[in-house]
Parts: sequence; structure tokens; C-alpha cells
Amino acid sequence: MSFTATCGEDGRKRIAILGCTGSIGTQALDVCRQHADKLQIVALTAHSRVTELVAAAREFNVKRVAVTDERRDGDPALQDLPDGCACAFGAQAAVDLAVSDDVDCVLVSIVGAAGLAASAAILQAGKQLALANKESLVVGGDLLMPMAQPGQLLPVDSEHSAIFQCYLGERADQAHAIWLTCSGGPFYGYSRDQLEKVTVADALAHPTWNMGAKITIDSATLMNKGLERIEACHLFGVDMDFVRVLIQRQSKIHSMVEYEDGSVIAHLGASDMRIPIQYAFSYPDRWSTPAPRVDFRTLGSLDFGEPDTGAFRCLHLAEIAGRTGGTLPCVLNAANEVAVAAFLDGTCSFTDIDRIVESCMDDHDVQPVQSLEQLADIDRWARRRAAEACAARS
Ligand SMILES: NC(=O)C1=CN([C@@H]2O[C@H](COP(=O)(O)OP(=O)(O)OC[C@H]3O[C@@H](n4cnc5c(N)ncnc54)[C@H](OP(=O)(O)O)[C@@H]3O)[C@@H](O)[C@H]2O)C=CC1
Ligand SMILES: CC(=O)[C@@H](O)[C@H](O)COP(=O)(O)O
Ligand SMILES: [Mn+2]
Repeated sequence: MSFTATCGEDGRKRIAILGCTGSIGTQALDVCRQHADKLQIVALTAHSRVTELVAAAREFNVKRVAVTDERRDGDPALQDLPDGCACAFGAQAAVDLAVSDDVDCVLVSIVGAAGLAASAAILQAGKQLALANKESLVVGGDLLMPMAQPGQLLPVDSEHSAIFQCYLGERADQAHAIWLTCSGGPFYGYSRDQLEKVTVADALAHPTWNMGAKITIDSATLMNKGLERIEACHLFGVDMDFVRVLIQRQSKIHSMVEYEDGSVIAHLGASDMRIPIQYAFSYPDRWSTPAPRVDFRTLGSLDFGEPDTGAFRCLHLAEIAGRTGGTLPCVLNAANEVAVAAFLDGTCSFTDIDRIVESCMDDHDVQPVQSLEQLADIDRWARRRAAEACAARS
């Protein structure tokens, strides 16, 4: 039986957005703004940007918010929350808010493994999960996928939304391969020597997407594509060999599925995340959008290529983690989060990111995934180990 999302008495889908202050979160607010006749925001969370949270709560007249960074308790900006709006603090407050009775669908647009506990609670509470937070699946896909009814978990990541759409109306058992497209990032074609010298500003200049800092660095190292390959394996129930990374420089082909007869079904469109965010809310319907259209008459060429896993070691490390499975993807992800933060802070180099991740993976004894508590313990261990590796390099 396919999952059917509930809705409020007025027929609108009641949405909670976890991480409403980020790149995906603010674009989701825009989708809800455009479709106020179909979507009602009932709950919001932020981590640190409370002024932006308050502004969103006021605009959408939200009755419940949570601030996951407990150090923001007492922030004077919160006094401007709308009358009657409840505010709670801490990671558990975000989970509680997401599983409230009056929520139909939750967008998890938190960055990092911090999204995993909420994703699990949302599925277990029988809510629809619109999942942007790919780290949830990379770390805890073995736990999350068995919790999800068919159609309950809708991917928001652009490639996975595209793949999901390329499967619609087709027999999954007659698919032959997934072509996961990758822009190549700002350093496409760079040698390892060139990568040693790139700066934070260089790495933040993504050629086709405007995103939060962590995923932008992941796109530059190609860790993003490595994480997405693991994400695709969980979402579509396939193995690593089935998911092939293809450079598509313009980010206009968002991914493709190749079938047994050689037919390849591709999803194309503008590089605008409001489209996959909205589709996760509107599925199976399609609604209008202010996102730009691709004019194929003037687009020019579509360029393809192969990733260089020798220079971009993160893609190779993610392949090892994905093939090995168990708790190794948890270590890959946690170490990467720490190393990316260190690179952004200027305490390690761009190529140190893969060195730090590799050293943590080498030191880990892989176990089968058993529980959220086990993953939380291993995540903590990997963060400590990665912080030591960062300190040794700074
Ligand atoms: N941006 C994009 O286009 C795409 C993003 N994604 C995925 O979506 C997710 C969000 O990415 P993006 O929007 O770019 O990231 P941003 O950094 O722009 O936003 C992150 C959001 O998460 C909140 N947050 C940060 N740390 C924590 C924490 N420890 N606990 C709870 N909330 C926290 C932030 O709150 P605050 O700002 O208040 O501190 C903010 O709302 C990531 O998993 C990313 O991989 C996937 C595809 C595309
Ligand atoms: C928009 C989105 O889904 C990102 O994950 C995007 O794919 C990043 O671009 P890269 O292809 O450069 O990793
Ligand atoms: Mn993506």
C-alpha cells in the first residue's frame, strides 16, 4: 500500500521545516509562500539564526518553533515571536515538534548527521518525510529505509528527485543503471598539485548551484557525489556498481536511469532547488513555479565527462565506505564534517580533507548498523579522532 499524506481540515498540507534558516530551508519558505492555498507552515526550527527564524515565524504566523542550539535560550530576538508562539530549545525539541499531531509532512533541511534522529522519528510517527538531509541516509540508511512505507520518504536532493521521477511508471527490475550527474565543481580538471593550493574562496565558488557552505565544499571535493552515491543505493535499493557518476558540467541533466532495452530516461530542468523541494510537497501533482525555465534553443552545449578519483580522493573514499557498508559511512561522514569545518576555518588545507577522512576510516573497526545509539557513539568517536587529525595538521 502506498503512503498517503494527511492534510488539515482546510485541505492544506501542514508542513514543518527543520532548518528553515538555511539554503534549502529558505527556498522551502518561498515554495510555501507561492502555494499558501495548498501548504500551511505549522512549525519551524533553526539552529543559531534566531532573527531569521523569528521573521519566518511572524510571516507565516507559526505557533511552534524550536531552536536546536541551546545557547540561544534567552536571545532577545526571540521576544519578537508572534503572540502565542511556543519556543523550545535543543535537538529533542526539534524532534518533538516534527512529530506533533498537527504536522502532515516534515522537510528535514538540517545539515549533517544532526538530521538523523529527526528523520527516524518522523518515519516512525507515520509522517511524510521530504528529505534534503542526505547525511541521514548515508549514516543511517540501513535503519531508515526499513522504517519507510512506499511513498513516505520523498527525496529532495536534486539528483535523487530526478532519479525518482525517471523511475515513475517504469519497472524498477528492468532498470540497468543509474547515471548520477555531477557538475564537477569549481576544480574540474585540476591535478592533485593544483588542488593542494586552492583557497576557501575558490572552493566556495560553485559553478552552477548556490548552496550552504558545507555542501558547497563537498561539491568541490566530490565528497558530495560520493555521499549521493550511497544515498541513491539506499533510496532505490541498488548496489554501488549500479550507480555511475557522470560529469554534466551545466547541471541541467539532474540524473538519468538507463533501462534494459538501452533507453535512457533523463530529468532536465533549471538548477533551482525550489523545483525538487516543491515536488516533494506536491507529489504526485505538479504545480506552477517562479523558478526559471531552461531555454534549450539558447542553452548551447551539454558537456559530459568522467570524474578523476585519483585527484578527488573523497569520491574514492566514499566508494570504499559504500561498498564496505555497516558503520564505515558513519565514520566517513563524521570525519568529513569535522574536516570541512576545519578547512572553512582555515585550519587545514583542501587536500587535508581527504587525508583526515581516510585516517579515521583506517582506524575504525566496521560493525553492522544496529541502532541510532550505536551510530551516535561511532559518530562521536569519529569526530574526536578527526579533530585530533586536524590539530596534528594545523
Ligand atoms: N543547498 C542545497 O542546494 C542542497 C542541500 N542539500 C542538503 O540539504 C541539507 C541542508 O543544506 P543547506 O541548506 O545547503 O545548508 P545550510 O548550511 O544553508 O543550512 C543548514 C540548516 O541547518 C541548521 N543547522 C545547522 N547545524 C545544525 C544542528 N547541529 N542541528 C540542527 N540544525 C542545524 C541551520 O540553522 P542556522 O542557520 O539557524 O544555524 C540551517 O537552518 C544538507 O544535508 C545538504 O547536503 C541537498 C541538495 C541541495
Ligand atoms: C543541488 C544539489 O542537489 C547538489 O547536491 C548539487 O548536486 C551539487 O552539485 P555537484 O554536482 O557539484 O555536487
Ligand atoms: Mn545533489
